[in-house]
Amino acid sequence: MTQYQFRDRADHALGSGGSSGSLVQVLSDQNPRTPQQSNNLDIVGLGKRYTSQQASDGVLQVLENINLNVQAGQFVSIVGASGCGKSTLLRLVLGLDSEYEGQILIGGQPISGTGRDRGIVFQDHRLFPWLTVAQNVGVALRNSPFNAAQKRDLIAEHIALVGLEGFEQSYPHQISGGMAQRVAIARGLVNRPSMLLLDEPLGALDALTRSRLQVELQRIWEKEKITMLLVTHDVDEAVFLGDRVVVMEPHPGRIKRTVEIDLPRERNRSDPDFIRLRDDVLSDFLDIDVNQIDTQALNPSSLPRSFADLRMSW
Ligand SMILES: Nc1ncnc2c1ncn2[C@@H]1O[C@H](COP(=O)(O)OP(=O)(O)OP(=O)(O)O)[C@@H](O)[C@H]1O
Repeated sequence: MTQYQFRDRADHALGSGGSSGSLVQVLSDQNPRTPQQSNNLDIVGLGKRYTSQQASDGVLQVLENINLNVQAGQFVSIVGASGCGKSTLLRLVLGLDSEYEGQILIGGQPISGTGRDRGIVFQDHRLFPWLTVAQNVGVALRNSPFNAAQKRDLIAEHIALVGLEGFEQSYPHQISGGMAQRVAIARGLVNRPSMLLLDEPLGALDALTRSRLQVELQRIWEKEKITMLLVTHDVDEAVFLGDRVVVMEPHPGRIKRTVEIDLPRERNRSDPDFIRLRDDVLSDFLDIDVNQIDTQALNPSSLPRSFADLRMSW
């Protein structure tokens, strides 16, 4: 589907005579999501400490010397054991917390708080139950410079982008969990950010909905050409979506290894190269060599296929 067809569908979905495709075109031209070098993310020597009773000395070093460069338009997956600081890392990149060591630079400039250039999607959709789908998406535009007509077009465009035309006036209790998460993705994108931060966004969904939304997420990423940073517990998902998978280790949270996923998209989960890369990430993650496991000694019916179906849940 072309951009223009998307826009046509968006206009149709709103059912408003005043919603013009040309206005959406103007908005897109003014603020395209074309990757630009100026939107590269550079994390340099990042450290984060919390005052916490978890630590004997009262100070918990959650992140230590994180160095990560993400080119504009890349899809980077981040995996690691529970508590290794993945969500903390996203919170810092989002700009929710300004107390850290090191630097977080976007386009070479230190970030300063939150900004419309970064959107976020959480595991729980966090929709307001008393607002409709369209209003929930529009919440993110509250402090934006767009006028009412522009906001209406942006909302329609992004509801169409996530495939929810016809549900604009539905309330969260009237849609499924997968649809609610689509609304959250639309809300994360409606300001036309250059970067979308995804904190285990599909973690609460059933397996079928989850794999469908993985494909959707990839389609959206390819269409919007923005940077995506995905935190996930699911190694399969990380390899399916990422240009790179960053494996973190805990206590304190550090980058253990980065694995390049140089496979054509859409990736085939039963392709031997996919399985090899997934097993590679997984063994690194678990600190084991999957080839050394004596699978004969285990009940084959209870085993995933060469870790192919394994979902990590920490
Ligand atoms: N505001 C806070 N004050 C004190 N400690 C915190 C705070 N936020 C997080 N932590 C601690 O920091 C560590 C990292 O938390 P974080 O949520 O970033 O990990 P995570 O890797 O995302 O975990 P999970 O995979 O379980 O979501 C944990 O030990 C957590 O208890």
